[in-house]
Amino acid sequence: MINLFEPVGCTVDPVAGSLSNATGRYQKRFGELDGLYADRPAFDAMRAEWHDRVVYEVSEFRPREDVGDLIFGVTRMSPGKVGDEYFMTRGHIHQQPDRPEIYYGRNGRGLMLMESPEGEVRIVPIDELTVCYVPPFWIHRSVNTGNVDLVMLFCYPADSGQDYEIIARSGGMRSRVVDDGAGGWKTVDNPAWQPRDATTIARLYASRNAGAPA
Ligand SMILES: O=P(O)(O)OC[C@H]1O[C@H](O)[C@H](O)[C@@H](O)[C@@H]1O
Ligand SMILES: [Fe+2]
Repeated sequence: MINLFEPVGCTVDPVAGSLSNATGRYQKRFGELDGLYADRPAFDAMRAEWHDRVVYEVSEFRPREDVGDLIFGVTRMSPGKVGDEYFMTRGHIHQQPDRPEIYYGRNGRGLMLMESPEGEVRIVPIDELTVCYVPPFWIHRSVNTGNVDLVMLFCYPADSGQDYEIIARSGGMRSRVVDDGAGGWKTVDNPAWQPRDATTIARLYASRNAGAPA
């Protein structure tokens, strides 16, 4: 017999960047983001003031992690820069890489930085009316390019999982999002970036529909 899950309504507070009835929350503090930004001296210089400050936080509703179910929630990210590089999330590819994701901007402005297994880069600017579709197989990271909190709703298949190592293994994402000196943003190449080899890429694509019933 199927055990039905109770329907639920959650309220998004776009100013606080929170979700009512959340089942889980986590926060990422500045001190935990060591190694994420290109400008190490700038990061170290900010440590004294920023170490315990929350750079971004997630409140989510996770009913279960069954195939076909959904996880959704709200991310709130403070405005700021390390050197000229805008605050961003760690970024990941889904553990089951063929799982997509939707983001809906609710406050502020920012962008979704995406990178394919082969290293193609795409950017979708996000404002408070933008829905961003992150297709299967794209590494994704959100960046706050504005001067207020960036708040986004997200939703993704419950069995997706997150693989953070894919970015670390390549020396970061291929592009970095920095201040253009005129109140906006631009991308610069990350000189430390290493392409993924053919075997790694093939393995990612081979996992297509890995969680689906045979
Ligand atoms: O997980 P991070 O890359 O640190 O990004 C923070 C969060 O961003 C989005 O909201 C994702 O949907 C979350 O699953 C993720 O946890
Ligand atoms: Fe994701």
